[in-house]
Amino acid sequence: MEASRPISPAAMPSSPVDEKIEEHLWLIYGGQTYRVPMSFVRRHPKGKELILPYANQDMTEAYDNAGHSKGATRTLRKYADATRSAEEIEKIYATQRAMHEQAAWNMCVRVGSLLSVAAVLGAVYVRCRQQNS
Ligand code: HEM
Repeated sequence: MEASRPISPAAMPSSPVDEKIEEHLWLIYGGQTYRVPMSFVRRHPKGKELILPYANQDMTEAYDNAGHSKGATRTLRKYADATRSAEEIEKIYATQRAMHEQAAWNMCVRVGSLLSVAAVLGAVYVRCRQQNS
């Protein structure tokens, strides 16, 4: 099991792509799609943090490695929902990831620009003070 997997952009509350994220998560297991209610995710015996990073992604390996019982897999099967294909879910995740990365990049550019302006203003200020003294 990957202990420190970062939280998926798909599971972030501000995610614009799937506004119903508060109600359920889409997960992929063995090539099939599962629509797991958030009410279950919050009650997951080892914490919702183990599931959230896999929102809109393939959790097969992590799920199998966690040593789930047959009962757990029966619970999972209850949530099987083929109204969306695995490819569709993966596409949503790729879009969310790209948007998330773009937002992070935009923030870096903004901070970089602000720092540049601050550096120029600082240099002008120092120059003026030198000329006045
Ligand atoms: C990648 C996602 C998931 C991870 C990493 C994960 C991890 C774990 C871990 C580590 C345990 C404790 C196992 C033990 O020592 O007994 C556990 C228990 C359990 N999990 Fe998950 N889980 C995930 C997703 C799910 C999902 C989607 C369901 C059902 C919809 C589920 C249902 C359960 C249940 C019922 C238990 C209680 C113990 C058992 O019956 O196996 N889990 N999970």
